[in-house]
Amino acid sequence: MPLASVYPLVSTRALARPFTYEVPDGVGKGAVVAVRLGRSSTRGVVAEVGVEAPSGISPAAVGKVLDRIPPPLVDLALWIADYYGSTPARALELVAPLRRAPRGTRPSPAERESLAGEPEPGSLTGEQRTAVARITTAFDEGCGAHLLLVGPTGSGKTEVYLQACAAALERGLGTIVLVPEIALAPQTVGRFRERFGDTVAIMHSALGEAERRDERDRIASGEARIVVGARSAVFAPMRGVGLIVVDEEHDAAFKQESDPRYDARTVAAKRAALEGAVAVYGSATPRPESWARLERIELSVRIGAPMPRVRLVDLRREAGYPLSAPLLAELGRLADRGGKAILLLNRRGVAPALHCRACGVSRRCGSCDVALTLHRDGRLHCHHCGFSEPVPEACPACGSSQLAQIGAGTQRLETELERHVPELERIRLDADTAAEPGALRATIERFRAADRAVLIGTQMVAKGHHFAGVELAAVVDADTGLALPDFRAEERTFQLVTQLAGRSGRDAPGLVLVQTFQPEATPLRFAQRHDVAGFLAEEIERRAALAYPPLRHLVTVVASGPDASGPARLLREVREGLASVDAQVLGPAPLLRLRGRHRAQLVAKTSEPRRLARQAAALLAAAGPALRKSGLTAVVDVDPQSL
Ligand SMILES: Nc1ncnc2c1ncn2[C@@H]1O[C@H](COP(=O)(O)OP(=O)(O)OP(=O)(O)O)[C@@H](O)[C@H]1O
Ligand SMILES: [Zn+2]
Repeated sequence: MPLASVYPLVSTRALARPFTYEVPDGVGKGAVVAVRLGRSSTRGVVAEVGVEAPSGISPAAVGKVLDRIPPPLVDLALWIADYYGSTPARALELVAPLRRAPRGTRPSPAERESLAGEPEPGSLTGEQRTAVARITTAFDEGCGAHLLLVGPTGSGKTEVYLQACAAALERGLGTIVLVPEIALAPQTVGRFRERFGDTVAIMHSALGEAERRDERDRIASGEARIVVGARSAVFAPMRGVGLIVVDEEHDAAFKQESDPRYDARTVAAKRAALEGAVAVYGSATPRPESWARLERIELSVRIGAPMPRVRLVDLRREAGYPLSAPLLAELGRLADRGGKAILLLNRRGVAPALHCRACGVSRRCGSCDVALTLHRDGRLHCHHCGFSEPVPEACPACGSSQLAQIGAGTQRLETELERHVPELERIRLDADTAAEPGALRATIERFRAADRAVLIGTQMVAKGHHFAGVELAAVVDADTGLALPDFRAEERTFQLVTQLAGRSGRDAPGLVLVQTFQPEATPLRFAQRHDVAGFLAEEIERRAALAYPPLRHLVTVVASGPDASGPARLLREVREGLASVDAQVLGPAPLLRLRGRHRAQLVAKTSEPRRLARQAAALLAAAGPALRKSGLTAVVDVDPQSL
């Protein structure tokens, strides 16, 4: 029997290497097999067949073949383990998830309406034709491509994906479409289903066990040749992938925030390269990284309606926060003649902080270094750990009863709207109202059906949905985002305003109001002119001066522990161990305490992210036993989404 190198799927770092086993003829790379490892049995993934036996060892035989994944996914997983400083086993779990056997009666399979025959547009615009042609040329040359499709909301990007997908199908190639969150993309999913019917499979975390298995089987067997899903769909067991689309490529949801901390956009690029496929990244507001690195295809105009006018409301001159006079005037007009508005405020609750007027102290969470947020349930909540306490009658620090609410959250905004424009129905969309299953959909439906309403919410309201009849959109407070101590603060603010503008005026002349104390801020000035290229040029220059991406990669090491000094001490050692890598290493700097744990962070700016991450991971692995004894933990994050 041939010998194979097999990675056992066990989490112990000491066993993070391949072992040699005998495999039956016909078992190849990508087979998921039962193996014995020491005294236990586990699953393993075959990485290579036809290897030599290590000297002095007679390899055991593998057990049953449990599954077969496409061979390129094995290479993809091993690459992820290396690039993101994880282990082969953890990365292979992503591409070869455990298949649980069906138990007893199983729920009926996912309902798949057989819809076909969505009307295609009579003709593509010239720009759309050019875009589709560029993609199909890449199919026919068979050498892959990495393309950025840039165009304002409503410029027909989705139609380009659909046409490219059809062209892939004609050539016998499959397509993977990644969206930030399935729940926020029902319209995109619907359009793929309508155009392509049953050959579309959906993959996302809310699927039940049986549904997920059914969809995986349909993909693996080749019955489904199109997959639409959230970030993990980049690991779909599809063979012959010709096209990978990443829609709304600027969205932070493509990054996984637990080990392996992979970025589905980077993984999509790697998978496309491994399979000779074409990767298309689409957005109205692309990341500076994509703008600088990818070949661009541009759609310049919105189809059917001009972009809305964007007006900056200077809060230094206008009283009445959170509802300034200009905003109230516009809302009043809607109340009179009917219509819909979307108000964006990126803070939940009534007020972001409760502050004592006498001693100046604001109530903070006992285990996290953050102010507690006042909610309408009469309690103060920690948005990090979920702790809550009743609102105190008097300041616990000095006894004064003069407690003031600072700022406004979505709940307070709702109350103010009720007072000033009671004619408008108020519909709130944030993590509090979307918590229950189905609530998100119901909220969106309510707003769609209303004819005189305001949708109030956090950034969720700026994502993806197309609502008819939205004439007014407003950013209630553009300054909170700008003030974040994050190198992406400018990028995020520009994206938020521009994406929100895209929700307005799709079928009516639209207006966007942006309330701010800093109307001269770069992202706001460019967003006002819908100048994506101008903003990105300036932003890339600013980033380059500071050696941020796209000029360099970032790698962070975050340590946490039970006392204040431990994390920083550990990171100083890590920093010394990184001296040989070409990188600028900053820190350790203290971070906010979270859930009672003290934290600190190292930030490295480097052109060798992989080498640096590998070195940091090796240092931490070597220090493992000592760390466990002192209750310290540390994680390495390559290409983090924020600092
Ligand atoms: N060539 C065309 N002719 C007529 N209508 C079109 C054409 N292409 C797209 N449309 C229509 O224009 C609207 C906007 O197109 P689409 O949704 O594809 O834009 P988009 O850029 O993907 O928008 P978003 O960024 O919001 O996802 C849709 O209603 C679509 O059906
Ligand atoms: Zn807390």
